Amino acid sequence: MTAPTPSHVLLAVAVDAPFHSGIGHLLSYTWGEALPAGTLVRVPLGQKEVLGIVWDSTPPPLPDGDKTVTLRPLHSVLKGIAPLGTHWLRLVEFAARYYQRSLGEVALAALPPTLRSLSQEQIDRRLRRLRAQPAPVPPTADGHNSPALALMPQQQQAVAQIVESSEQGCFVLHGATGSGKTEVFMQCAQQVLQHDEQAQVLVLVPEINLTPQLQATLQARFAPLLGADCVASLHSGLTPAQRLAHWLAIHQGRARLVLGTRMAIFASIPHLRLLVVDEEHDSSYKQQEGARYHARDLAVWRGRQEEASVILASATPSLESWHNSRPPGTLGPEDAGGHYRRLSMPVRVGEGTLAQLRIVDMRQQPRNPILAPVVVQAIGQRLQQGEQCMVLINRRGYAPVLQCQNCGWKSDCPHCSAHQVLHLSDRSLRCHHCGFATPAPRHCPDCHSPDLAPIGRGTEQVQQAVQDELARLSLPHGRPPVVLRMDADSTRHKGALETQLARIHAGEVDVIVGTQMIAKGHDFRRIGLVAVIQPDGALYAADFRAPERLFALLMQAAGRAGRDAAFAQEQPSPPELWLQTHEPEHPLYRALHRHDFTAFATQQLLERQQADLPPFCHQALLRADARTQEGAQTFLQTVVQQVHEQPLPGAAHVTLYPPVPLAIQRVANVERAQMLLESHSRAALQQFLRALQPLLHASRQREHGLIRWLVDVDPLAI
Ligand SMILES: Nc1ncnc2c1ncn2[C@@H]1O[C@H](COP(=O)(O)OP(=O)(O)OP(=O)(O)O)[C@@H](O)[C@H]1O
Ligand SMILES: [Zn+2]
Repeated sequence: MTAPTPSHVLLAVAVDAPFHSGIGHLLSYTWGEALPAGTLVRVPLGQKEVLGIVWDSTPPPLPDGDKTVTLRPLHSVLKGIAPLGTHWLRLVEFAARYYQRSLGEVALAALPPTLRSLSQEQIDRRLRRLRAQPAPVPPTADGHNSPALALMPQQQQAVAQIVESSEQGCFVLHGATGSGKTEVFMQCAQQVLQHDEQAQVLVLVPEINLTPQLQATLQARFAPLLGADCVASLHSGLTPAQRLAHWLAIHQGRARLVLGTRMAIFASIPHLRLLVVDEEHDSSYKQQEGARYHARDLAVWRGRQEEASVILASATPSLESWHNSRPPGTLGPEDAGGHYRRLSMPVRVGEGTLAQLRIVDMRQQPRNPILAPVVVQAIGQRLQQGEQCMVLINRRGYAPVLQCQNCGWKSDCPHCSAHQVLHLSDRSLRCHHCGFATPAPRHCPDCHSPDLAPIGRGTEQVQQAVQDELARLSLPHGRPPVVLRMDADSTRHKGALETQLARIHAGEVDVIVGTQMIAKGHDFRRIGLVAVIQPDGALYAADFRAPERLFALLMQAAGRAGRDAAFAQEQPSPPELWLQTHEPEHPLYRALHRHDFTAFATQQLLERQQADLPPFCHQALLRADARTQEGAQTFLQTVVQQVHEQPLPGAAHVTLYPPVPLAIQRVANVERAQMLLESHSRAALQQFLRALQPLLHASRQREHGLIRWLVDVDPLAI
């Protein structure tokens, strides 16, 4: 090893490399001068030159033992981009440690991908372009001016508690659908931004399709106050160039409001003062590959670290957040309560009524129709009154499976333990797990019978049924009823979603048929009725979170109806949620009937406590993917064996359950198995998982047919 010459400074640099490469943490390089932590650099790595981040300006310990290591100098320092801040570095360290990934991997994934490949010249050009952006528009010049609304008393109280409270904290904003939660967090943001001219606010939304709407709302509210370029968004729908430009504007502090999906939690926001997680219960906040982080949980951590307040907004908060915001004494006289604060807004804006639940007992319906005749009739009546309707079915495609009526052949995906879904829009069979697509056959591939029948229902079929049922209706607007389908297929193309939303808002659409996508967060103004087809599946699901998700989905769906109180009051009947169910007496539906989230949550939490499930214990999954199911399970078994032989730190407090196949066992020819780890102590579980890493890396080499393993901390689906 060559010792650094006196003029050479030793630097620890993070580069993108996984754990098992052995270099996933920090690499040592030399340089002629000290560089502040957070500086972006290019470093040689093997034959390549890669992007890195100076993590530590104090020399790291030299890799000992390996005398052959020769320290290389950095290649260059990226100019024009300020070093990433200490808070950001700590956030990444925490996330990498907590979710059991390498530091470099998490850190580099948080940067815009194009930064890796751009030359200094190209970066300079981008920076110049950014500086040349239009100057802030003066308030009066902006046509889309939407000043703050006069708050209702419950909103006023919520804003006051969040903004004026002497201590920063985490607030669970529990407001009925349409109670004006958006207005609350916008006014909190406004106060924060106007009080401190550097302050920045982060707003997270669960899905990319909610960003355009909120972006327009934020823009209309804040551009007149803070300038035309005050809102920047970060999500996967941006082009690489846009993503870099937005990231830079945020990093430079020019963008005062950051709107994004889960990935935005890793944005470099130097003056972060407030974080909002809208629809905080939504499972899209959990990343499902790579570092499996939960953006809401990181938001809470980030808020605490940066002494910024955090608002978790939802009509149906996650049971974790509900539990964390419980009042003292909830779990008994000794219970000090949760460390979040709960704020309630039970009333809808304009005192509008929440949708009334109408149960259709499908056991009484002959021939199991797609839409029960009462529902068809109710929809027809709404349309005649000039209202819109929504039909929710949580499955896309025409039918989940195609079957031969002669020999029983089914459209199984050859690569997965799942069926290929029939899509009539392009007459294809498509696997929703691996994407494998084939033209839909006209004859059975096995027995050549032409008697192929779709089994079950999806959005395409429901759209067709609604269209057929309503075709003869004559409506006040004089044109035939328009039935729009909205799902991942219909919104695939860029701009399709915006067009569809605009058509709904303009009243060009009478019925919207769609998946959960249509239930979430949209501020539709003229919907009088929401019908839900086949909600029951979740009642029988093995996943203990299924009822929580179903309740949230149905509350959200119901919440799309009757949002304009004045309009709804003019209608002859109140807003309604129709449920076509085989379980009309189910307690979940009864709680829904009363709009009683609190009762539902209390009951669920009691059950979780008795069964010792989260949030009363902490979980992690260890998953193995292999060529064969046996290979995957053997790998996990070996891990268990080794843990028994050499007890790891924390092991005494961690329960290991036997390895089992995943619910969908095979995807894209990969067999998957998992093992659940559980502990009452988060710290013990963390300690154990960390100690497990080297063992997993070592086992990897020994097992045949193992493709990968991964750790999922606080998994959402088990
Ligand atoms: N104080 C107010 N005065 C008048 N209108 C308001 C007020 N606050 C909110 N609104 C309007 O009420 C509607 C519903 O508000 P918002 O979309 O914020 O509800 P929400 O609580 O986020 O609902 P959801 O959970 O269903 O998304 C919006 O159109 C909003 O502009
Ligand atoms: Zn498949």
